[in-house]
Parts: sequence; structure tokens; C-alpha cells
Amino acid sequence: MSMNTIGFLGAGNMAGAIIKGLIASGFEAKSIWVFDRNQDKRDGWAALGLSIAKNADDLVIHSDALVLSVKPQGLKETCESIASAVADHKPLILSVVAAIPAQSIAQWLSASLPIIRVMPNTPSLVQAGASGLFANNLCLPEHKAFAETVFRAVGRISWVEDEQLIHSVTAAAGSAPAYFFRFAEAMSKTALEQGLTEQQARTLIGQTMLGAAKMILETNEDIGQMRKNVCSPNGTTERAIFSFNDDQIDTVVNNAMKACFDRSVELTDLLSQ
Ligand SMILES: NC(=O)C1=CN([C@@H]2O[C@H](COP(=O)(O)OP(=O)(O)OC[C@H]3O[C@@H](n4cnc5c(N)ncnc54)[C@H](OP(=O)(O)O)[C@@H]3O)[C@@H](O)[C@H]2O)C=CC1
Ligand SMILES: O=C(O)[C@@H]1CCC=N1
Repeated sequence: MSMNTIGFLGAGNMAGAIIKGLIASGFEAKSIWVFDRNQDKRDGWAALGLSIAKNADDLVIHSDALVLSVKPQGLKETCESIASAVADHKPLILSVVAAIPAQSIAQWLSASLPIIRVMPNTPSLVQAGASGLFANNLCLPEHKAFAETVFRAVGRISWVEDEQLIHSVTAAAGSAPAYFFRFAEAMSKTALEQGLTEQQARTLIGQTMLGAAKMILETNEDIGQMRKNVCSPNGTTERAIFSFNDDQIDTVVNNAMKACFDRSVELTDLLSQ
């Protein structure tokens, strides 16, 4: 099995982040194929040197691995439209689509195929993505190895054995950049009120998030202990942490992640038939 080309069916926000991350990590642009139904997006990718398919079937024909990257609501129709090309060409199917089980994808493609579900996130753009992966039972080690090559090139990965855990990955990683952006938006607003400029706030808050994230990933220190290390007794940080606790931060975060998880389950129920 040779894996030389990867194709993206639907090239919007998520596929775009992966594609740009892959190019930055040294993937040859010409080996990345794209088909998006919007001409402006196709033109944009062509300008970056990618290979542009004439249509979805043409993309399947040129892809050793095919990434399904359309919205969940459009996946059934999209899969049915390429079923015959997939049956002929048999690419490895990688789906980044939220909520849709591998079994539904196989059914809509009318084929028993190796399928790998991936729940990536947009920091893939800067090769700092976090992707959870699940392989169906037809995947061979080389299929998993290929998926690892692609998603390791744009960040860190974690396999899950139980497909249901993709809902949890969505709540913890796929959707989670937005939580941190929301937090940064709130911090920036206050930083401006406290006298910093927008640029100062962006630099200081962004670098602080990056630094805290690097400490989580690169040291073995307990996260709670790292928090405590910033808090001098009766100092400034302690007051901020007391304020978060008074405002029930655990409940706020728990509610948000549960809402995310529950919507993922709901989308599965709504869209997987
Ligand atoms: N955005 C994110 O952070 C993440 C997204 N995902 C998943 O990635 C998938 C894509 O999301 P996202 O990139 O945000 O969505 P976008 O809408 O940005 O991108 C999807 C693109 O696919 C196009 N498209 C739809 N149907 C077809 C088709 N049949 N043939 C060709 N092109 C088509 C869309 O066109 P049009 O606009 O005309 O519909 C659009 O340009 C979703 O399933 C989502 O669950 C997963 C993890 C994170
Ligand atoms: O919001 C969504 O539904 C997608 C899935 C994960 C991130 N974005």
C-alpha cells in the first residue's frame, strides 16, 4: 500500500488549518489534493500550489487517503455522491467530521472500508493541533501509521479504542480552542480597561497561555501544584483564584463541556441514519 497523495473533500476552516500545517511541516503542496464546491476556495488553494480536483469523483481518483471535511449535515449526501468512485479506487477514508460514526460513513459509501475518524482542532494551522483518533476494525497498522504521520505533522495525537470517546475528544480538544479564545477575549477586554493597549494585551495574554500550556505538556508537575506555585500567600494571584472559585469556575467549565458533549451525541442521533 503506497500513500503518496492526500485529498480533502471540503476545504474550509478545519481542512484549511490541516493543509497549511502540513505544508509548513514540509508536505509537498502538489501531493495535497482538494475539492471544495466553492470556486473562490479552489482558486485560493490553487494559488498555494495545491492540486485541485475537477470534482469530488476526480478527487477520490487522485487520493490515496481521502479526508472527509464537510459539515456533519452534508456528509450523507456527499458520501453517497462519491460511493461509486470510492468503490473503484478504495482510498483510506479519514473523517474529521464531528459526531458521525464510522459505521454510518461506511453505509453511505456502500462499502466495508478502513475508516479512521479524527477529531482535530484548528491550532493544526500552526502545527500545535491536538487530534483524537479512532480506527475501525478494518484498519491495518499501515493505515494507522499514515494517519499518525499526517496528524503528528500538525500537532499531538491520541488514539481512543472506543469510538464513543470521540464525543469526549470533541469537548476536550476539537471545540476547546474556542473556549481558550473566549477566555482570552474576556481577559483582553479587562486588560484594556486596566490600561494596556490591544497589542500589549494580545502579546502578554497569548504568551502567558502558551507558557502555561508548555508547562503542562513539558513538565510532570501536577497542574494544581503549578497553579499554587503562582499564588503567594495573601498575594495578588490568590485573590484572583478566590474570585474564580467564588464564581463557581468548576461548574462553569463542567456545564460548557457537558453542553458540547451532549450536542455531539445529539448530532449523532439526528444525522447518523
Ligand atoms: N472548525 C473546527 O474547528 C473543527 C471542525 N471539525 C469538523 O470539520 C468539518 C468541517 O468543518 P469546517 O471546516 O469548520 O467547515 P467549513 O464550512 O469551513 O468547511 C467545509 C467546506 O466544505 C464545503 N463543502 C460542503 N459540501 C461539499 C461537497 N459535497 N463537495 C465539496 N465541498 C463541499 C463547504 O462549502 P459551503 O460553505 O458551500 O457549504 C465548505 O467550504 C465539520 O464536519 C466539523 O465537524 C472538526 C474539528 C474542529
Ligand atoms: O463546532 C463544531 O461543531 C465543530 C466540531 C468541533 C469544532 N468545531
